[in-house]
Amino acid sequence: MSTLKVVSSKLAAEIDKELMGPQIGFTLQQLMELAGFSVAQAVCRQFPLKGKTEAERGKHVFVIVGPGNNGGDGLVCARHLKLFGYNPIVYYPKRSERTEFYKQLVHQLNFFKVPVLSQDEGNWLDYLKPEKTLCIVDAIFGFSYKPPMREPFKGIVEELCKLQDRIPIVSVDVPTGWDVDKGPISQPAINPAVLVSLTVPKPCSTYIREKHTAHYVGGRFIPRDFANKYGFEPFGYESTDQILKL
Ligand SMILES: NC(=O)C1=CN([C@@H]2O[C@H](COP(=O)(O)OP(=O)(O)OC[C@H]3O[C@@H](n4cnc5c(N)ncnc54)[C@H](O)[C@@H]3O)[C@@H](O)[C@H]2O)[C@H](O)CC1
Ligand SMILES: [K+]
Repeated sequence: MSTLKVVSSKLAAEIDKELMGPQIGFTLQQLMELAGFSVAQAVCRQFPLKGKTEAERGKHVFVIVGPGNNGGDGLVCARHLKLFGYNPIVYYPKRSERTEFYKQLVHQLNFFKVPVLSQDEGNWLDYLKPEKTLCIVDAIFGFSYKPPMREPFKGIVEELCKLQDRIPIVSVDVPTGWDVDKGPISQPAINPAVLVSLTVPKPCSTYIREKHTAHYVGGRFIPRDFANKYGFEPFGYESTDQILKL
């Protein structure tokens, strides 16, 4: 296990609550925009298009979106990827009715002509072929996931596990299905090629295989004294970067 500074799922939820509480007053939309933007930047850093053939440049980034805020990060990420010249496709099997905001994120994707597939589009696996898929963005569950996993996500994750040796997975904040604090405690488990921890890594990130998984931190939205209050130092982001490779 590495000596990386991490915060538990409980503390991560407290950090979020305080950032969006009356004293600080961030809105969820603001934080999610920065979170999704960071994930898109990590995809660009890890899978640059520069110098690639037209066929490579046309490959899909397949973004799988869950029902909560981790999924919201995925919706935002897809929009930024399109702006960055990628070819994202979103699979959104269980749409959140929690807030109007999620519908707006989908409208924005329509505006950008990013396809958004629903659960009844049974052909989602057709988009997952090594010759046409650059990577998969796993924005299914983040720090509020509580096992055991329910359908349709259980079946989806099983399919992803079968594909992950051939198509790299980029996990947003927490590899879906991992216990946020204890890591990959059930099998089959996602073994991401890239993990983008948001704000600060969660304990499960210490279970990634360092040689296999590139680890980035993103979500650059807290000042030093706030980080110190929660027991960690701010990350040394360079210049205007929204991500830092750890
Ligand atoms: N400050 C930040 O770093 C920010 C992080 N963000 C992202 O938000 C997620 C946490 O979001 P939250 O809505 O609290 O939870 P999740 O998305 O992880 O999941 C909740 C969602 O999942 C359902 N669910 C839970 N367990 C199961 C299960 N076993 N089977 C099926 N479904 C399950 C639950 O019902 C909810 O619908 C964090 O990780 C970041 O990615 C924000 O963008 C804000 C800033
Ligand atoms: K995830």
